[in-house]
Amino acid sequence: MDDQKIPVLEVKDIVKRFGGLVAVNKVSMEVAPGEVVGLLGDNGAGKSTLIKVVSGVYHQDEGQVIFQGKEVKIGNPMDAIRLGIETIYQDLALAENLNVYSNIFLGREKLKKALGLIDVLDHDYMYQESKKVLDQLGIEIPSLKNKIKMLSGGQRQSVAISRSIYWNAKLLIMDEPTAALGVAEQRKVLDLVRTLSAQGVGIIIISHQLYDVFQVAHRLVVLRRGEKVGELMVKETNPDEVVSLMVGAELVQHE
Ligand SMILES: Nc1ncnc2c1ncn2[C@@H]1O[C@H](COP(=O)(O)OP(=O)(O)OP(=O)(O)O)[C@@H](O)[C@H]1O
Repeated sequence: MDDQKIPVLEVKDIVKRFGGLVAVNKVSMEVAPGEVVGLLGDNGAGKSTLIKVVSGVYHQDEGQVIFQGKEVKIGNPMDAIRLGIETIYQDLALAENLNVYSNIFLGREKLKKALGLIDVLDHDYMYQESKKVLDQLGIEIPSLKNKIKMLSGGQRQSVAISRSIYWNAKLLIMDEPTAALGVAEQRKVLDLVRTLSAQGVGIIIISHQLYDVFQVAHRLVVLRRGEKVGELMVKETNPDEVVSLMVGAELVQHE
C-alpha cells in the first residue's frame, strides 16, 4: 500500500475518565502525513487529555491508538517518542543554560573516544547535525553556540521543533505554540508548521488563537465537554461556525 495513504495517526473511540468525570468520551480522529489538524474546544473540553493519551502521559480507558496503520500500546512518553510522536508543550523542555546544539542532542548526546580511551562529547558532530536540521527547516538562529536563554520565544520554539524533527518525528503535537509569542514570531512559527507539513510530518495543533489555526490547519476537530462535536475542512468553514460548535450555540442557518 502507498504509505502516503495510511494515516500517521488514528484514534478510535477513545474514552478517558478521571474518577467519575469523563474527560474524553468516544473520540475518534485521524491525521494524514503532511496534514495539519487543529484540535479545538473551550477550556475543559478534553483537548489536553486526548493528546496526553496519544503522547503516553495517560492511558485510555477504552479505544484504540493506531500509528502508521498498526495498533500501538503507548505505555509512557518514551514509547510515544520511540514511535515518532513528539509533543511540544508550552514550556518546551529546553535547558536554558545549554547552547542550541546541546539542546537538540539533550539526553541523546553523541560521544566520541578521546585518545582512543575516554568518552567525550562530540561537539563538532552535534553542531554540524544541528545545523543541517535547522537549514532543512529554514530556521535562522545567529549562532548554534548561543545559550537557549539568549534566544527569543520564537527561536526557542524553533529549536524544540528542530529537535523533534532531527529525532524523526512523524507526528508533531503542538500545544498552544504561539500563545507566548509576538506577532512576527507567531508568523515564523506558523511558517515552520507549513514547512513541516510540506515535508510530510503530520501535525496536531491545539490553540485558543483561532486565527492562527485557520492560517495553517487543513482540518479542524472540535471537542465540547469531552465529545467530538464537529469535524470540518478549514476551507469550508469560518471562525463563527467553529465558535458556535465550541460553545454549543445552535447554528442559525441550516442548509
Ligand atoms: N489529571 C486530572 N484529574 C482529574 N480531572 C482532570 C485531569 N486532567 C483533566 N481533568 C478534567 O478533564 C476535563 C478535560 O480537561 P482538559 O485539560 O483535557 O481540557 P482542555 O480542553 O485541554 O482544556 P484547556 O483548554 O483549559 O487546557 C476537565 O473537566 C478537567 O478538569
